[in-house]
Amino acid sequence: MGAMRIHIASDHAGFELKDVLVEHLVAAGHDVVNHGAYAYDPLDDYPAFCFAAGEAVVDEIEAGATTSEVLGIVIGGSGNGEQIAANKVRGVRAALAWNVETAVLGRQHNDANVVSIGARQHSVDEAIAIAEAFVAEAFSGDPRHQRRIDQLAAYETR
Ligand SMILES: O=C(CO)[C@H](O)[C@H](O)COP(=O)(O)O
Repeated sequence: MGAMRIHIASDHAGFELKDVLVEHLVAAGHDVVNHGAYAYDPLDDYPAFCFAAGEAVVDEIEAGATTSEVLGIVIGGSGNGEQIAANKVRGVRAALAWNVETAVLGRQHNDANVVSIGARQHSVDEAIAIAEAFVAEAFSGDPRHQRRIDQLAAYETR
C-alpha cells in the first residue's frame, strides 16, 4: 500500500497512543487527520470522536475513494466502545484488532475501513505494529468475503 489518508480519533485513554501513531504514520508518508480528542481530558467521552473519524472515512469512500486510499483508526482503553461507536456510522466496518493477525484479517477478509485499538491492552510497540499491519494490508477481493460484506451492506441499508 502506498501513502493513504488516515482519519484517527481517541478518547483520553487512547490520547497518548494517538499522538504516537500520528507521528509514526506521518513519518511513514501518510496524510493523517486528527478528529480529537485535541487535549487530554480524563472525563471525555469516546463516541463523538469515533463518529467523526468514521464519518470522514465514509465521506471519502462515498466520494469515490477506496480502502487502498483511506482508512480510519479509533483508540480507547479497550477499543470496544470505540469499535461500537464507529460501527454506528453507516458504511463503516470497524474491526477490533487485538494483535497483528486480527488487524491483517480485518483488511483481508472484512475490508474493514476502520480499526479499533485498545491502548490499555498493548505496549506502544505492539499497538504500532497493529496499526501498521492494518494500514499495510489490502482486501483480498475474494468473492466469498465480498459476498458477506455485501450482505452486511444490504442489511444496513434496508
Ligand atoms: O475503552 C473505552 C471504551 O470501550 C474507554 O476508553 C474506557 O471505557 C475509558 O475508561 P475510563 O473513563 O475509566 O478512563
